[in-house]
Amino acid sequence: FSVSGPPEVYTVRSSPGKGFGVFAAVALEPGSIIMRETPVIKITPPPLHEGFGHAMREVGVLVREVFETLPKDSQAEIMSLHAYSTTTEQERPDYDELVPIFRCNAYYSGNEIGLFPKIARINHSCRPNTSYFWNEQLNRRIVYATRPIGVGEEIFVSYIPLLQTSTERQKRLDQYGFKCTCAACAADTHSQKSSDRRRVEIRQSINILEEHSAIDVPGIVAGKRKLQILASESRQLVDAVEEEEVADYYSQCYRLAAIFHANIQDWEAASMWARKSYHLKMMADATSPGTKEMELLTTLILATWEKEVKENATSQVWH
Ligand SMILES: C[S@@+](CC[C@H](N)C(=O)[O-])C[C@H]1O[C@@H](n2cnc3c(N)ncnc32)[C@H](O)[C@@H]1O
Repeated sequence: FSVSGPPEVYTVRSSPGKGFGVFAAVALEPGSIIMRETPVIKITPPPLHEGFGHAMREVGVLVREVFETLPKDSQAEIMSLHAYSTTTEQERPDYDELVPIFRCNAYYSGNEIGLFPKIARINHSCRPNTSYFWNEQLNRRIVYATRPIGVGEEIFVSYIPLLQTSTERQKRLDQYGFKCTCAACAADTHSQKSSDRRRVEIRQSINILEEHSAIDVPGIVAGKRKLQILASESRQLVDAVEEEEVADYYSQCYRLAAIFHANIQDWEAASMWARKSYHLKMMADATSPGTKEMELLTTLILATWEKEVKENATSQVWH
């Protein structure tokens, strides 16, 4: 099989109300790698149809083509995966069970869609305890812990983008055929509303800060005041993503906090956020353009900070 991570890190067993699930076999710290898996099937998806996603029939043809080339044990492992389909689908003359299996279990992997039979046993949560990366160079999907996970605790990942309200998320999850009962979805109305509001605010704040992230330090006072506001907004954003535990967005938000603290020349904070973002990007793919950019940014922040400290020290000697 394709998994090369230590197998004793997790076990697969039944999870009440959810079919099979993946559970921690050892205590896991944030950043611990749980699975690294190469896709057993990978396809380049047909074009998206506005509002309808990919044409499943076209996807089915591509998936079947690869499936037929696989050894029998791989085929059996794929066919044992969970499938959800409607009775209308099942009644079609050209119904192929591989289609719902692929739809319920595959993940976007760069520009392609891949099926990872081990990772496919991980259930969904809108407040997951893991996140993942697609590493193009290694041709692997990597799942890692984003908070401490105790022995026997179930491992959850998110199947969908998390910066949506619970109603929007449930709509996206309908294709998997289950109602989400995670802590964010099953909370009392008040907590659910505040979580919904926070996720929408995080989404808006990321958009605003990304738009401004190209701004250089301007010499004018009004600009400086604006940069102070943006830096403070970036701190609030980091607090909000950490509080909401939407770890898929940590790296992006740490990067934004690094940029906006560099813009106000708060080098200590800027270098801390830069290193955090760089660490997460390194874990995913040491050679990706995003990692290289973050490495450059971190180096630049540290060099500027050092230069400023030296200049201050020199000016103290002279005066
Ligand atoms: C990728 S598979 C996950 C592994 C699956 N439980 C199994 O037995 O192979 C996705 C399917 O698992 C189930 N599932 C995943 N997350 C769930 C959750 N939070 N609550 C209930 N069912 C869930 C749904 O049936 C979904 O279609």
